[in-house]
Amino acid sequence: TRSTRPQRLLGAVQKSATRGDPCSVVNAIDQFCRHTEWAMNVGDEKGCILDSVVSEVNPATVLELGTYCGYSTVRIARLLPPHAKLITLEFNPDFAAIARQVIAWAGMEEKVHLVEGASGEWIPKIKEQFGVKALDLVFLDHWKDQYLPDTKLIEECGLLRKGSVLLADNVIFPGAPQYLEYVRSSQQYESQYFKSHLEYTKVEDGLEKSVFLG
Ligand SMILES: O=c1[nH]cnc2c(O)c(F)c(-c3ccc(F)cc3)cc12
Ligand SMILES: [Mg+2]
Repeated sequence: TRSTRPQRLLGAVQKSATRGDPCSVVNAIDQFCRHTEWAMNVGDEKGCILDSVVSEVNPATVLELGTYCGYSTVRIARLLPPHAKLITLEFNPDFAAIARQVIAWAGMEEKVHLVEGASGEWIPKIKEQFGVKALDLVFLDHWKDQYLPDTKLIEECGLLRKGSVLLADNVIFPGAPQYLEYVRSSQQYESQYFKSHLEYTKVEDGLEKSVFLG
């Protein structure tokens, strides 16, 4: 039977990337998605903005909502100091199975906890399960309609501290209007839009960076 897109993406990584070299994994996926088959990774252009925010925050604890094939997981983990932790939540078991293999190929397993399940169920468990006091960075890249409810849940669970950063993908396309309205109008956030393009295309999209003011 026909392979799936995530399986073909993994094949490209295993064919073209060097085991243990996260940059080669990122480059192999970008090459594949730009020249062979589009896939919904944050991509190289928005990925550079993600890199700059990760480097600026220098987080000890990161939560990623939406793993997909692990592209941004590897992209973030490669920039983290040795004992930093990245918790990534993926609802789709087929995506999670591929992501584990991509993360392993990149040699990033030590820094990453991939959890299969719904963000709404798992966010309240993060403190106890992972001994997390606060999240330094949250990367929202799952389902646009979940951005706002999950942000409110993260707040309610006391997972944010003064200076915690939320970075949301796809705020223009496919678009997360209710989320944008919330973070841009709330007194508890200082928000900034980074204009870019939908991965591997000329369509406008961007990332919204929101600093929690406490
Ligand atoms: O569902 C998504 N979750 C997370 N990120 C996405 C993304 O970056 C996309 F480009 C897209 C996307 C899918 C199909 C299109 F035609 C355009 C964008 C979807 C998601
Ligand atoms: Mg996205």
